[in-house]
Amino acid sequence: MCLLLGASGVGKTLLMKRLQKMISKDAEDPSDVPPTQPTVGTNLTDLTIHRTRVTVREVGGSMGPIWSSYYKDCRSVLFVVDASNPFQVSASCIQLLMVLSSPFLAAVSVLILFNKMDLAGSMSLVEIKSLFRMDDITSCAKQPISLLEVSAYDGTGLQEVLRWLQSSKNSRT
Ligand SMILES: Nc1nc2c(ncn2[C@@H]2O[C@H](COP(=O)(O)OP(=O)(O)OP(=O)(O)O)[C@@H](O)[C@H]2O)c(=O)[nH]1
Ligand SMILES: [Mg+2]
Repeated sequence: MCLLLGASGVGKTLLMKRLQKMISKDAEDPSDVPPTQPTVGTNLTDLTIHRTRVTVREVGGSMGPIWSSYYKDCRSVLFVVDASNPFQVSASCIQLLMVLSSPFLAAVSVLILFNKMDLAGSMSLVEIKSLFRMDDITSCAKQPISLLEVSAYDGTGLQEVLRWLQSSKNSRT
């Protein structure tokens, strides 16, 4: 099980819809952006990526105070940040530190996604890394942490997300 976490509105549901479309046989028109609603509770998605089956559980951002009740049985974490919203950086940083410090998640692999890179005002990877003090976070964390710039809107970086999900850590054995 992979947990998909991040503040409300960062783009978790759109990301899952895009990934599902990418691995289905349907040809997709990238300009066709599926509508989303704020997730109340959690949202389970099964992805079969080249015969590797991965279940992703999105936990709505509004569920932040009880995210930890979903940490058990989790093998990996996708943590999404809205790169177009500098006002959310400190809240996201605190949430990320809480995730990384949980004993239940000490052995998981973590992929941090800087989403909404398609928006003109989005922060660059260098800016966000500096605001998050990402080098300090990655050097202190017990978990292996990877970073990616993505857009659930136009599909940038989503093939790499699929590759990461397909890695053996996430697959059902
Ligand atoms: N421009 C742009 N908009 C995006 C992107 N990803 C998501 N959005 C938009 O952001 C809004 C919120 O997206 P959701 O996927 O519902 O956000 P969420 O993280 O699931 O939010 P909660 O379920 O409340 O936790 C929607 O209007 C999306 O279309 C992106 O990469 N670029
Ligand atoms: Mg959602």
